[in-house]
Amino acid sequence: MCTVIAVHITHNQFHFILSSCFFITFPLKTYLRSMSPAEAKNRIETLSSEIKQHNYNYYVLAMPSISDFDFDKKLEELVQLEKQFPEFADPDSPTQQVGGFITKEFITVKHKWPMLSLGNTYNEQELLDFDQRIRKAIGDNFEYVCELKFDGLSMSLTYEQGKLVRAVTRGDGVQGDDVTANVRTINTIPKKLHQSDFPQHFEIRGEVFMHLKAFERLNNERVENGETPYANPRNFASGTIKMQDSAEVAKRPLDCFLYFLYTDNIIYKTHWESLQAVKNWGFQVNEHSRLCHTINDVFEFINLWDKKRFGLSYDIDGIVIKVNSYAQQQELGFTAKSPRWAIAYKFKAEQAETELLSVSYQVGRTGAVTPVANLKPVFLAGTTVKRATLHNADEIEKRLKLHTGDWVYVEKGGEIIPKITGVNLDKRKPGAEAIAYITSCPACGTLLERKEGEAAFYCPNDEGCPPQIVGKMQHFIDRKAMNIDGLGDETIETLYQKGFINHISDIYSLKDHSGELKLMDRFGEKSITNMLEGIEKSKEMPFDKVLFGLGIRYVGATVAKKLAVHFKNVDKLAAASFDELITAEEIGERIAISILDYFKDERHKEEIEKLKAHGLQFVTEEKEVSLASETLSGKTFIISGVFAKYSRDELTNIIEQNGGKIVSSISAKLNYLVAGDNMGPAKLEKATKLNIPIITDDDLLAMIG
Ligand SMILES: NC(=O)c1ccc[n+]([C@@H]2O[C@H](COP(=O)([O-])OP(=O)(O)OC[C@H]3O[C@@H](n4cnc5c(N)ncnc54)[C@H](O)[C@@H]3O)[C@@H](O)[C@H]2O)c1
Ligand SMILES: [Zn+2]
Repeated sequence: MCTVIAVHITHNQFHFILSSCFFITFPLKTYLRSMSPAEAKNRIETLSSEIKQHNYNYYVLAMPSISDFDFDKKLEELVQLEKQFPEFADPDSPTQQVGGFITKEFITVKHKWPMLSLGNTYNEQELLDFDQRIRKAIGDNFEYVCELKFDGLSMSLTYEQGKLVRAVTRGDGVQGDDVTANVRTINTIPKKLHQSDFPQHFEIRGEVFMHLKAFERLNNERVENGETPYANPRNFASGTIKMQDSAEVAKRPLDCFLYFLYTDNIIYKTHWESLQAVKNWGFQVNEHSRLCHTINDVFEFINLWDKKRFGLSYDIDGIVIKVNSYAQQQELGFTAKSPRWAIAYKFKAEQAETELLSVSYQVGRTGAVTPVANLKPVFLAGTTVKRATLHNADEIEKRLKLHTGDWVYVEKGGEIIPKITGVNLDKRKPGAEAIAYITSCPACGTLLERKEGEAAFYCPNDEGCPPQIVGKMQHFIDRKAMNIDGLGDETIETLYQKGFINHISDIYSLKDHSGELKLMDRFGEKSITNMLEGIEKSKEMPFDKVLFGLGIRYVGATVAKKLAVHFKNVDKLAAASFDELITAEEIGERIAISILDYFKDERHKEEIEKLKAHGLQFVTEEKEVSLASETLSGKTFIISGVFAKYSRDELTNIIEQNGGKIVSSISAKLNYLVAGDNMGPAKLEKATKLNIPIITDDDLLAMIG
């Protein structure tokens, strides 16, 4: 279990550390013994203020500057020091309080039962010590429940007469933020319970989180729209829950597993029993929890999930071990900060150490320039890693302070592309130079610009910079924009290289070159015909799709739709003042400025005139309900879960555009349940019982052809 595996690859002498449980307990104790009281007092003060700052970075800014492991090491050091020198322990110490905060933006609600943290450990010995402490207190006759430790944010839900009345964050443990409106958008949290054996008043607590696939899709959209991406799904989920606009929250699929039941009178004897009960009431309880009879069973569970966790559709950061019996829980009690009857065994993020070979830069369609670290290949969490994201200039110059030839630590978080968490300064080469972010575009040489308040640098040469030109055309033909059949990203790239297309409007002149196109390698006559047909057909796409396809910064698919409805045609939109723009629904200052900038550019206006001449739609059709087909006419659908390729809004659109109808609850009359990852168990059970066909998003697309 607690092994540190160093693998030596002889030809290049990498070594890297695989997996968990390497802690500092013993060296820490020796170090503490040798400390004078004055030194201890000093150290306690320094640690307390550092930890408070890290708590703020983590809980309020959602931007931690050190790893959880390093944070926990500091906290553990403080715990030990306060034990050894109780005369210096402050009642305000971060060891005595839950680390979170409440905010001013939401109504503050006091918790009926405090929302505590969990003691944690990264090693086997400390878990054995925990087991011994329990045995000493309550004897040998007890069980543990082992659960996955979901990496999200905890939430307390209050139900009265079976209705969800309040959802509150953990906050500082005593009081939290009332985020009910936002939590109501989470599909797997029941708003109303259907069965009758639940108490009239109860609280249920669990973890709100985001699935990895949804995280990647939404984060990619953020990058495309020029927004700062979130570092991991946990930050994305906690940033989302704290938003003021519930309509925006609804667009970001969150999910929730429940794991604690609180009632005024004890109705079940054990935690395990209550988990089974709340499942029947309609709550989503994680299927992987296990009842364990011995600490060895617990270790077996930990070992299993240390490996299997990479196959889950969401992040976990450890295993939570809870004493099962409520009576025994009561006997064991609490510390100021956490229950004595539970502990979290945390997995150390898999980390590897390798050499930085170079930093390269990618230019996206909006001109945003993203740096990427090229690494000496190293094996990490099942794959060979060669590259890591660096996000932006601040990451290179301020946070990591990267130098040429540095040895860096790489970690895999929620993203497929790993990130660099730190630099091994012991290995920095003498004379190594600090790496400076480039000042001009790697593709076209134009001087880069950074807008105030933004992290990314941009290449402003949008009409002359090859990756931007290609990226814009690829965006235009994308499924979510003009959805041009027979034309893909690679073809765009080739046609650009061969000089056929430079602007979106050139795509519509390709038909004049069909003879030349047919002579090109790789293009058969059939594929050229298909492509040209696809291009012609796209002229029927509605105005909002065209507008989205133009690729105006911050004008995503939803914003384009709102603009199309509000302004009705492109001329009105182009002539709109700042004040007129911000009166449109969901259009804020940032979007308004971006639209004004776009239409200020004469080249953009010329391009729009050319597209108009080709016959594209620049006016919103009054008859909003023109259907793409009648294929689904008379059929009813429910969409549930998380999908890799589409948001639920997009699937709703597809169904409605083809004559289908979305209904709100499952009944015997329902025709189809479109299910993604992690749909609510209650829905699944009901649909199965009623024999309702459960289909995937691909099945749905196949139905409409
Ligand atoms: N890197 C930093 O700067 C920094 C700063 C502050 C905190 N942190 C990290 O956050 C941790 C402290 O956060 P915390 O107080 O939320 O503790 P925690 O995350 O270690 O454990 C408690 C939390 O686990 C969650 N949880 C997930 N699955 C659960 C389950 N099945 N049963 C019960 N609870 C479950 C709950 O939200 C609960 O509040 C630290 O251990 C540290 O790793 C890091
Ligand atoms: Zn450029």
